[in-house]
Formats: sequence, C-alpha cells, structure tokens
Amino acid sequence: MRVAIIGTGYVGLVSGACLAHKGHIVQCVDIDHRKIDMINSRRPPIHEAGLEDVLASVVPERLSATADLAAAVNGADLTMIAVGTPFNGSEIDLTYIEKAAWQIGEALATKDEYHVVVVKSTVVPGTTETVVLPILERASGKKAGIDFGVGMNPEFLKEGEAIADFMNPDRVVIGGIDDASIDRQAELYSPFPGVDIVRTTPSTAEMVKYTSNALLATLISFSNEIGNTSAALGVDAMEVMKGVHLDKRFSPILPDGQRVRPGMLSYLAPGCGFGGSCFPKDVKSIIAHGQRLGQPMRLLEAVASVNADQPSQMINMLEGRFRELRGLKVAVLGMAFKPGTDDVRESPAIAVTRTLIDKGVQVVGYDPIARSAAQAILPEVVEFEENLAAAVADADAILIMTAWAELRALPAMLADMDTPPVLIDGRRLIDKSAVRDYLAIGLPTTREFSPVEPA
Ligand SMILES: NC(=O)c1ccc[n+]([C@@H]2O[C@H](COP(=O)([O-])OP(=O)(O)OC[C@H]3O[C@@H](n4cnc5c(N)ncnc54)[C@H](O)[C@@H]3O)[C@@H](O)[C@H]2O)c1
Ligand SMILES: O=c1ccn([C@@H]2O[C@H](COP(=O)(O)OP(=O)(O)O[C@H]3O[C@H](CO)[C@@H](O)[C@H](O)[C@H]3O)[C@@H](O)[C@H]2O)c(=O)[nH]1
Repeated sequence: MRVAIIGTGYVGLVSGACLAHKGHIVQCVDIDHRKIDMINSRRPPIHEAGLEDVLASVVPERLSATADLAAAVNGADLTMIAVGTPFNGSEIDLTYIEKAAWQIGEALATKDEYHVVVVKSTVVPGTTETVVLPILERASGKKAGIDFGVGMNPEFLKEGEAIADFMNPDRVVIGGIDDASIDRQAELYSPFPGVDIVRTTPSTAEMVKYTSNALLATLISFSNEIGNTSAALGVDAMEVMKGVHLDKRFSPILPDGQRVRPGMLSYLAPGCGFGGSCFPKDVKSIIAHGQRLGQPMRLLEAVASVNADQPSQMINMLEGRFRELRGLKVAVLGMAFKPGTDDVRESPAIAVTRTLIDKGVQVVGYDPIARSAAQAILPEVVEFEENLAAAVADADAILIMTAWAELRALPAMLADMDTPPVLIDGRRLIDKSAVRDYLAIGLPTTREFSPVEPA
C-alpha cells in the first residue's frame, strides 16, 4: 500500500520506517527540513534502538521524506496524521492536528481516488469525528464515508523500544467511521500476521489509548505512594511489591510452568516519578476532557498530583542526609525520562536538577545519550561529564534519576573510592546490599540489613 505519514517524530518516523520495512511504500512528511534531510540520508533524527538499520534497509526505495504534503497525499492510498498533541495548560492543543487535517483536505480536493485519512496521534475521544472529519470535508468539498474514509489507529509504542514494539505489537486498534475505512487500515496491518486486531469506532479507539496510558500511570503513582509509605513504615517497598506481584493475576503461570515475566515489577516498582511526552500530558488531557463532560476524574487527579510531588522525594532524602545543601557537589545520573532514549521531555531529572541549582548545589550531570538535549534546556551552571567515572569523582552525593544499565557499574566504582559519596537511587536499579551508603525511593532511611564490606 502507498502511505503518507504527516509528522516524522517518534511515532511518525518509527511507524513509517516499520511499515516500509514490512513492504509498504511510505512518504514521510514534515515541516522540519533538518529532519527531512536526515531521513533521506538514512540518519535518524532521534535516538531509537534499531532505527538506523531499518532506515538503511528502506531509504530511498520504500521510504522517503518530503515537505510537500499535497504531493505525498496525492500519491498515497492512506494518510496517517502523527503530529504532536501537547497539553496547553487547560486542554489538549489540537492546533497541529487541525492544520494537518486542513492541508490533507485541500490535497483531497483534487484527488479522484478513494482515500482514507487516519489519526494516529493521541487525541481525546470525539476528536477524529467531530474535529478532523469536518475539517477534511470543508477543506476538500467532499463527503466522508462516500468520497473518503476516516479512521483512528492509536499507537502504543514505548520510546527506547519503539521499533521492537511497532514490529511486535500487543494489539492493533483500528477505529473507523465505516467498514471501508476499517478494511483499508486492516490491509495496512496485514503484514503483521497473528496480531490481535480490535475493529471499533474512532471514539472507542481514542478512549482505548487514554485508558491504557491512564492505567499505566495509575499503577506507577500507586506504587510510588506505597513506596513512600513503606519507607516511612520501615519496610522495603520492593519486597512488598515482589510479594504482591507473585499473585498469579499479575504474573500468570504459562502452560509450561513458567511465570510470565518472572520477577519483573512492570509498572509496580517505586521510583522518582513518570515523565516523557505521553503519561503527563495524556493524564492531564483526559482529566480536562472529563471535566468538560461534567465527569471529574478524581483518581487521575490524584495520580497527577502524586507524580508532581514524587521527584521531591529525592531532594528530601538528600536533605535528610546533609544539614545544608548549599555548596554540595551532586552527580545527577540520567537526564532522559527513561533509558534508551535521548528524550528529556518532562523528565524528573530536569525538575530535580533545577531544584538543586535553586538550593545552591553544584550539579554535575551525566547521561550516555541525552546530554545535549539536557544541556539545551538546563541553565549553564550545570556541568556535564562525558563519562560516569568523571561525573561521580569528588561528588558528595549521587542521584540515580534514569535506569540506564551502565549505572549498574556504580557499586564496583564506589567500592574503589576512599570516601565514596552517598548513593540515592530513584529507580531501584542497584542492589541495596551492594553499596554501604545507599538510600532509595521506597526504602527506609534507617534500617536493619547486612551491608557487604567494601572490597
Ligand atoms: N512519543 C511516543 O512515544 C508516542 C507513543 C504513542 C503515541 N504518541 C502520540 O503520537 C503523537 C506524536 O508524538 P511524537 O512524540 O511522535 O511527536 P513529535 O513532537 O516527536 O513529532 C511531531 C512531528 O510533527 C511535525 N509536524 C507538526 N505539524 C506538521 C504539519 N502540519 N505537517 C507536517 N509535519 C508536522 C513536527 O515538525 C514534528 O516533527 C502525539 O499525539 C503523541 O501523544 C507518542
Ligand atoms: O515501573 C515503571 C515504569 C515506567 N516508569 C516511568 O514512566 C515513564 C514512561 O515510561 P514508559 O511507559 O516505559 O515509556 P513511554 O515511551 O512514555 O511509553 C508510554 O507512553 C506511550 C505514549 O503514549 C505509550 O505508547 C506507551 O504504551 C506507554 O508505555 C518514564 O518516565 C518511566 O521512567 C516508572 O516510573 N515506573
């Protein structure tokens, strides 16, 4: 199938690259010429595992990038909208969606063949049918359901694992205004055999996406609140959650006797809060939408509020340890909102770094991938080191803000130091018995345990 994708961010580019890899002919459209040039020269504009290899296998034969939206739509059977949908402080901001829809509609005005326009961006329920569809009709002078189809196909990929998630989806949700709109999307996913496909209405598809993100965000805030309370009670929340997680409803046992994801506390481990471009804005957007409908979402309001406070747990632990923060040297390890990405949007590390600077701390930042993205938004007073050893040298305290695997080397590194800094783990990445001076989210500050002697 010939596909045009409007917006080549995390979702648009990964979808385009993977669909091209599956055999479709894809044109990626963006207004950002830097991205277009990079894609056409097979260089990924974002850090995402496997993306460079996929681009190398499809550009230019099956994937190309362009700024010419009308030409891309005219040459395609299906157009996907994958532009940003930020939260503007009071509601979802549909400016980019509306603009893209208008441009697509104008292109459809001169197109003879039947075409399907699919919203892939995350939009509040009702948007596809009550905002996008009327714009397409007005701009094209044509009728939805007759001259063209309209669909909604939410994306569930996770940054850092985006290619793997897109290639092996847990499910594909296809909403459409009619059978023709759904059938064409189903054809798009025909090279993904065996995947569960949910055929539904656009509004249901939109709500599946919000419900999925809201549930995951709720699990995290729930675990973080349990973590804070457990620590205050004097028990380790990780042990609490392991005990809870062994319930077969959370980690089922397969017919071969193996547990699904044995030992994985997926979305049930305490930490320093969720960030990224999705959970924070999607939770706020659906709360605002609920309010508009006269349906307050009190549980999600609490989820957002617990999350807003959670990074301050890292500061509290530091303050509990040092009488005065001013003049301390603190290594903040991890700037990305999660490992595997260079994305620092809404990263708890950024909030914590800003607070530390306000309190007069000398911050040394470190991130294996997101250094320049963090540098671009943090004040110049933050010094960044290129390697982990340099970042922690002479520090009074270390804060783990992102669960980068390479930080697992810290216990060995600290064991070699004469006066190692206190390690404060915001992601429960390090074994609590591997470091003598160790504090962590969900772990009591004064506790009985058997520390290992430094080597
Ligand atoms: N990032 C994720 O992991 C993820 C996962 C699932 C769903 N989503 C949703 O997908 C949507 C896109 O997210 P993203 O992270 O890929 O966004 P992004 O900000 O990384 O990319 C959006 C792109 O759209 C381009 N753009 C804006 N208006 C345009 C126009 N009129 N024509 C052409 N290009 C235009 C921008 O230049 C930008 O490159 C959002 O609704 C988001 O909530 C994101
Ligand atoms: O147990 C956990 C798991 C995650 N997080 C944090 O939650 C945030 C989001 O993590 P993750 O879900 O791994 O990454 P995203 O790329 O934001 O993906 C989420 O948001 C996407 C955009 O909507 C959806 O497509 C995905 O399904 C959904 O997982 C990050 O800050 C993580 O550190 C925790 O604090 N604890």
